[in-house]
Amino acid sequence: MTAKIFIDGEAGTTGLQIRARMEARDDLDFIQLSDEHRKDVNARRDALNTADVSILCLPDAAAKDALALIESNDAKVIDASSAHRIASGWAYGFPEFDAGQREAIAKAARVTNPGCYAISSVAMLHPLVKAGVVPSDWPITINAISGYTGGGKSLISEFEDESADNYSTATFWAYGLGLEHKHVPEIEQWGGLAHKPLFVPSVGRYRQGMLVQLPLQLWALPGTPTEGDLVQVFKTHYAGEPYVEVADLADTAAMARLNPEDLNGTNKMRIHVFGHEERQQAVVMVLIDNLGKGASGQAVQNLNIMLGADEGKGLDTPLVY
Ligand SMILES: NC(=O)C1=CN([C@@H]2O[C@H](COP(=O)(O)OP(=O)(O)OC[C@H]3O[C@@H](n4cnc5c(N)ncnc54)[C@H](OP(=O)(O)O)[C@@H]3O)[C@@H](O)[C@H]2O)C=CC1
Ligand SMILES: CC(=O)N[C@@H](CCC(=O)OP(=O)(O)O)C(=O)O
Repeated sequence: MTAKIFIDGEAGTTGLQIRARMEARDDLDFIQLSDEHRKDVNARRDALNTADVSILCLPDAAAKDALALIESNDAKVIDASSAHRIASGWAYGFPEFDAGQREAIAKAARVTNPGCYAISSVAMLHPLVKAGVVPSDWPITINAISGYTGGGKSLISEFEDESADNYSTATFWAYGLGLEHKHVPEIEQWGGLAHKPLFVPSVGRYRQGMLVQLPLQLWALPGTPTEGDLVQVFKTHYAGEPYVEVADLADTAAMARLNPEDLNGTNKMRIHVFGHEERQQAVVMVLIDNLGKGASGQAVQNLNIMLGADEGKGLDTPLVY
């Protein structure tokens, strides 16, 4: 039996990539609205109430409006927006988060796809806090850089469309400078933190791929863990996970550079622990494609889990973009 899928916001950055990842599948039927009707409330209501699974690739307000159009609480929804990341009644769509998360996603009618910076931050923080290596009330700082597709169509036009009012020739900027980025509550909750982390993202003049960094003064942490201890915590936590790779310490130590574009087109995440042994300092770094494990790849993985399909369907060949 084929499942009926409706991607609300299919013409956007995340929606297009979700569709591209599922193009060749014969176990799915797509409900598609013409360009003329893709924002028509009645057409969307029909589609949202006919689909077996709706994937919302919309701005937050429009995602909330879409939910209000859905009549049954049992209708399956994956929301890629940040509207429900810490809402009760929603399963957090990060299957590798912990034991039991995959099952929670499989059973849920409502799944919130994580934010790209947030999934990377949570992937570092949750195992360390759970293992007691980092106390939950530790003062946490996270710095990150993203490609400009992370900001959707409007940021893409800012970097690419010379005729756009907001066209910019900048090569890089830091933002979220009021320390109020919308991912902070999501990182705090799913990272298991007792206090809000300091989070400063940045964006560069390249399309996609991100690096998220968690600096840790190991000498100040209880028990003075080593870089190797951190790697071991991650290796144990993510053992057997095909989409989360924990780099060996020796391989990481041999690296002079880390390129945020290395995993582009994939649904993969890679965790590195860089450090200075003598000074007892480390920086944990996560590398993902913001449109892959940070958005569309993760949405397809969640869809597969919700449908009981092979989890890797549409994910094991890198997307050519
Ligand atoms: N880009 C990324 O890396 C990530 C994005 N996300 C989240 O995913 C969601 C989508 O982001 P992204 O794809 O980047 O955004 P885009 O701006 O690229 O796409 C959003 C799409 O939604 C459409 N849309 C807006 N309002 C409505 C409406 N009322 N009814 C129907 N369609 C509507 C837009 O139409 P139009 O084409 O006319 O503008 C556009 O096609 C956002 O909530 C974002 O925060 C999450 C993780 C990462
Ligand atoms: C470069 C850039 O602008 N990135 C986006 C984050 C994109 C993302 O993670 O999506 P959600 O907004 O759905 O969480 C931002 O900082 O708002």
